[in-house]
Amino acid sequence: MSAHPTPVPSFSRPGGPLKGAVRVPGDKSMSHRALIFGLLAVGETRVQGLLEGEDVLATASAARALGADVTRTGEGEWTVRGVGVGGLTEPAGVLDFGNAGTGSRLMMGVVAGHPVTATFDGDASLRKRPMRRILDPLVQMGARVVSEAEGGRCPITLEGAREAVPVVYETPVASAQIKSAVLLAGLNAPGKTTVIEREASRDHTERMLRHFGAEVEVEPHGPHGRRVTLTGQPELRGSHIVIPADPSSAAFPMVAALVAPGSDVILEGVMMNPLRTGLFATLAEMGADIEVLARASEGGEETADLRVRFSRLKGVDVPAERAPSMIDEYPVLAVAAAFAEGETRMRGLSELRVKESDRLAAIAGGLAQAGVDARIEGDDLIVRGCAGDVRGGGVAATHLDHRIAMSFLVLGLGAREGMKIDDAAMIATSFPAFGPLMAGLGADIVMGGD
Ligand SMILES: O=C(O)C1=C[C@@H](OP(=O)(O)O)[C@@H](O)[C@H](O)C1
Ligand SMILES: C=C(OP(=O)(O)O)C(=O)O
Repeated sequence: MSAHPTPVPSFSRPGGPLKGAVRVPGDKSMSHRALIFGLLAVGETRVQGLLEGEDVLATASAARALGADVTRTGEGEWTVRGVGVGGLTEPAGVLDFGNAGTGSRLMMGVVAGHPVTATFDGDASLRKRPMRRILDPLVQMGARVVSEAEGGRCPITLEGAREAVPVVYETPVASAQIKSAVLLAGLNAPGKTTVIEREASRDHTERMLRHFGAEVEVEPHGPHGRRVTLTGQPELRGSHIVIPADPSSAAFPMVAALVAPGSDVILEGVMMNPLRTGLFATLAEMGADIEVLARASEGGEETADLRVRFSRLKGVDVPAERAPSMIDEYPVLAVAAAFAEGETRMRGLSELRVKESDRLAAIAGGLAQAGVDARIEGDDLIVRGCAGDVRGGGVAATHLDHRIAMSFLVLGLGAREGMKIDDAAMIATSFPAFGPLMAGLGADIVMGGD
């Protein structure tokens, strides 16, 4: 199991309006995938704008252990010399994915399709996360689970298929990680591998598969779902990938600007993939002043500069169908809801229980510390807004979860008594520059101060 850094208790407090223009780091989902497709391609892949967070660095190490030559050539600039589909090397040691669900689960798919054996492990948070959802389809495709911790958890030793078998697999929950693991295993299977999802999840794997030269068909399935079919054993060719700014990271300065009076902030080059922008739509319904300034296209994705100004928000009802397009944004949406007038009900959040922490419990616990009334009813989270007057003042327990940590630091920027968190160390998994970037906007956040 990977050791944890010493906890970094931290706090934030109101310090005037946030002002300025910033670009948050590259998208985490695309960064993992750029390295993984680089590993599976023949020739050189050049990546620009890679997120250099701990989660992605763990994927880079795993790609090296599986045979790729991975080099950092500049800030966010990396090259990967791949081994080609079918060409993986058996790793010498344990693949340590730290805190990263995406990296570990996608690499399980890669290993499952190749005749190699690998052990997957991570930190105390990753060791709690359910992996049966990934292992079940991979076993159907010919992989074998050599060993696992209780309940299908890491550490897991997975023996890949001698000859992977293509499948038609319907995912039990909307999950891009399950979909991607099956498609990645299907890359080295002869014939067509199909994944059916009842609710469409983020489609970066499908887009990048095409970009690297694979044949992928996407058809609608029911009112909200998709049927994705990959033709196996393509020759993936090394490629050039430009990674736009991560909308899930942009969410933090965005909500900070909405709740700190007088703020006026520009977020540059944010990826606007419609399967990722549920938060922006929800905040707009709440009355947020978010203006799309300039649209462009980067790395095959639409991007936009967004101007965000302090706003008086009102509570809304967020439908369950929207959850896949904003699944990582509920902690910070709950913070926005705490500042709104009236109640916000967020429906259908069972998946939040199996993220880096039980996010439903972590959000409710942190809000209670801040004097905000929040309750969980079944899979719904209901936050009673304080109409701009949040007390703050307590200590939010972050449970090794970067998004819980950043969300409560954002809350403190608009709360009367500010807010403390027990540990900011995990922020480095997805947004290492969070502290300096927020300080650059004028936020009063003290990392490592209690
Ligand atoms: O595929 C991805 O890059 C991700 C998918 C989502 O997880 P699920 O597939 O479990 O919904 C999301 O929560 C995670 O941060 C990134
Ligand atoms: C859920 C997340 O990531 P992962 O599943 O990759 O750990 C996240 O970043 O919020």
